Amino acid sequence: MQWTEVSVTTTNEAVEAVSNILMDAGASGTKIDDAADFAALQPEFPGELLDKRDLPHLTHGAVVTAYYPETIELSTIIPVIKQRINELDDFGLDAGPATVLQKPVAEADWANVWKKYYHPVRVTRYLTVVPSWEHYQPVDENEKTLTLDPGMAFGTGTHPTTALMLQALELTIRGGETVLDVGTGSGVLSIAAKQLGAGEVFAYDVDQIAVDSAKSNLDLNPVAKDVHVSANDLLKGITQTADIIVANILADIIVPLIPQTWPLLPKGGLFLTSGIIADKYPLVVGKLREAGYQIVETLRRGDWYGIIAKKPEVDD
Ligand SMILES: C[S@@+](CC[C@H](N)C(=O)[O-])C[C@H]1O[C@@H](n2cnc3c(N)ncnc32)[C@H](O)[C@@H]1O
Repeated sequence: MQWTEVSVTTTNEAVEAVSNILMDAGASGTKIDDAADFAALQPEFPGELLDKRDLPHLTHGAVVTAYYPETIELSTIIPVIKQRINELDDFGLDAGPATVLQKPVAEADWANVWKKYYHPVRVTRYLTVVPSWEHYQPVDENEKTLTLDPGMAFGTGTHPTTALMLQALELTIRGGETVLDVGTGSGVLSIAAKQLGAGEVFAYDVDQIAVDSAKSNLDLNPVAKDVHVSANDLLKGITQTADIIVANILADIIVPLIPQTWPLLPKGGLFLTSGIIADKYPLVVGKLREAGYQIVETLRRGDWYGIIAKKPEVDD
């Protein structure tokens, strides 16, 4: 099939809005090249699934590129895209030059080219994330692999917030535990839990795309049987109890999640959580203590924090 690439030159602050406009116009996918992202991507911890040294990158500004199949009539879509980008100014968003360029492109050029930048990475002591198209042999008997398609939902394993929870699971799973994975995204933490010896795992995400993506990724990992994925808003209405609850979601979402976790854990049960940027760490610790949790361990990668909290073995 013939495709058309539409590129919008814009600013860091407007990339998400521009990307949404291009997707609303029927794009099959978008790619964001942002000088600010590249600057922020300097390695802070060992191992990156994405080999940044290989990446072509912008030195300033941002370009959002969208791909349209030939079935989309671009002569009618482009004026709408331009108008909606101009309107961003009304919402206080500076979209920059907002130049819109288009050129034909062959499918193979965009659908697969990004794959060459992803490689297997040992993210924690025992866990290695392997892109689904790579053949990889563990280098030692303790190494466990998580096969993922990183093109889908959040959670390739190498983002600091995910890596913190992989580390926390590695520290806490002994074997046979029932685990709830809240905000499963790509399913990476559920797969890791199974690889580390968990028993049944229940994974939830509010986003149906993430639910579908987690299911596809679980299918790539034969070890991940007994993982039940469903759409759910946090743990609302969930009665399934667990030994361990894991959630990598932003701090403001963790706060309402904390009271939902408490009745589902036995005494001694663990709540592992990350997605907590440094400024929000005191808020989350405060709310955990208020709920009755003990802070067993705090993990950190760069500006991101992860917490291992425990429901006390004995009542105060
Ligand atoms: C940062 S990603 C984490 C993905 C994966 N667990 C990881 O550690 O890489 C957060 C996930 O939480 C999901 N999420 C956000 N709000 C939620 C909610 N209220 N209920 C359930 N899932 C939610 C998002 O859709 C997203 O997939």
